[in-house]
Amino acid sequence: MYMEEYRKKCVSADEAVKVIRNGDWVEFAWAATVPGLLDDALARRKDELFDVNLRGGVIITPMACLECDPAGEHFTWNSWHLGGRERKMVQKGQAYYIPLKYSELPRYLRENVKTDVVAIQVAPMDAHGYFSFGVTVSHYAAAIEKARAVIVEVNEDMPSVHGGYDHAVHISKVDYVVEGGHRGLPILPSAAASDLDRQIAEYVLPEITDGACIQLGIGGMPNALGKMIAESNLKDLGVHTEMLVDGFVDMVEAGKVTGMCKKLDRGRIVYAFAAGTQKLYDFLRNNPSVAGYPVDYTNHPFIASQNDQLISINSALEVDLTGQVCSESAGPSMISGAGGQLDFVEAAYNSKGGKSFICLPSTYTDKNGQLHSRIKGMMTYGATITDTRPTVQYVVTEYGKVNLKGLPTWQRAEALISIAHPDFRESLIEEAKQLKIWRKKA
Ligand SMILES: CC(=O)SCCNC(=O)CCNC(=O)[C@H](O)C(C)(C)COP(=O)(O)OP(=O)(O)OC[C@H]1O[C@@H](n2cnc3c(N)ncnc32)[C@H](O)[C@@H]1OP(=O)(O)O
Ligand SMILES: CCCC(=O)O
Repeated sequence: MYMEEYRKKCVSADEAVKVIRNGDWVEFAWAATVPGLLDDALARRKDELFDVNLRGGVIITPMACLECDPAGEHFTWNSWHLGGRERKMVQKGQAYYIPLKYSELPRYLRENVKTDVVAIQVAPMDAHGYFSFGVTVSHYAAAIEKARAVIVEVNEDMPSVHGGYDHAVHISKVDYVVEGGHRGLPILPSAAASDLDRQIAEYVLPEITDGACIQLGIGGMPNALGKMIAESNLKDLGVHTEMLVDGFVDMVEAGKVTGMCKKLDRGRIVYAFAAGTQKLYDFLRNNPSVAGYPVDYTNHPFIASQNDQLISINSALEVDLTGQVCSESAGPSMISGAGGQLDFVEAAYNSKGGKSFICLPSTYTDKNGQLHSRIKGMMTYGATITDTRPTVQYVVTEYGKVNLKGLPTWQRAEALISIAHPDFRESLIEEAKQLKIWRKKA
């Protein structure tokens, strides 16, 4: 029934990107869903375009339109969350980070920012005229609402996914369809878990009980924990997460995930976007036990916290002695982004029986081989605060875990120094004294 409309809208990638004009803002790509043909076609238009602002994030593959214009004379890349490539570009001044509380992204797009064109990769159209957003549900529906033009690049390999709402776009809202054929999906191997990651995860595992609902963040430590959960005796777990990774499939295959104790989306795994191996992408394809939702549903603390025993596990770069957490920058130099960390820190604490864990190795070795404590008297100058101190609950290193909720500054300092690397504890006590957060012993 919708095939005629589909056919009428089919154009080549070069034809489709002609709709992009000088001065436009284009919502373009997210994680595993870079529209490769549109990217190449846009790069070919470089010399005729100026001041085109592209937006996206968590990019895991090379992109022609970023590489063809390193000086940023034609295209400016603005990232909601830096993947490794974007981090290097931002550090060289070739791209910019957009501060983000991820649950709010759809609202930014609806109410706060300009979006002229949306150019995204989607799954093939179904019999009802819908293109599933596949592995990136996140914010694409919101971006489309305000755009002057919508281009979809169809990837035959993009899994069609089940969802709650806004997990697909109808042909009637699309201006141009570019048929991409079988383009595969980029593989994001699970970050390898180190021994340290496993030691940290050992402190978190006993805090998870049967029936808990799990969110895992990005990095080696959350992956280590996912593996441990898969190998544990836990049962009847639920999943309500932002990013779906292979670790969750391992838990499902090990029979740990039933979702039967979830208050929302009972029996279903809820996610906003996914990136991982082919095993993950195959798992998602037409799987009724999985629901892709926009990120203002997955991450909104009021919504996520309705699941009891919500357990949130995220990584950080440094923590100061009062409990402020930086997870996104090394001093002023951006590493990644805030993403959904604060959303889930808040959501887990607001959930009945929920707990939030900020996990980090106690030290960091710099490029000159020098060891630094990640627990600091004061944050490194210029560091970004991802989680303010009242929001933070458990902090975990390889030396233990402490719960900061409700503690005065001196108890926070005491607790955090107890899980700092032993070589730094004395100097941290001295700093705490200087900062007047070390209680004078009677
Ligand atoms: C996804 C969800 O479901 S919800 C929310 C999750 N989102 C978040 O938590 C957002 C913020 N968190 C993050 O971005 C990540 O978890 C991080 C960055 C904190 C940790 O991720 P990991 O992959 O474990 O970090 P890793 O230790 O590999 O460090 C990343 C980079 O930062 C660098 N780095 C780490 N610490 C420091 C430091 N103190 N100073 C300078 N650079 C540092 C590392 O060298 C590495 O650089 P490289 O990739 O060029 O080698
Ligand atoms: C924004 C995507 C990833 C994250 O939350 O860290």
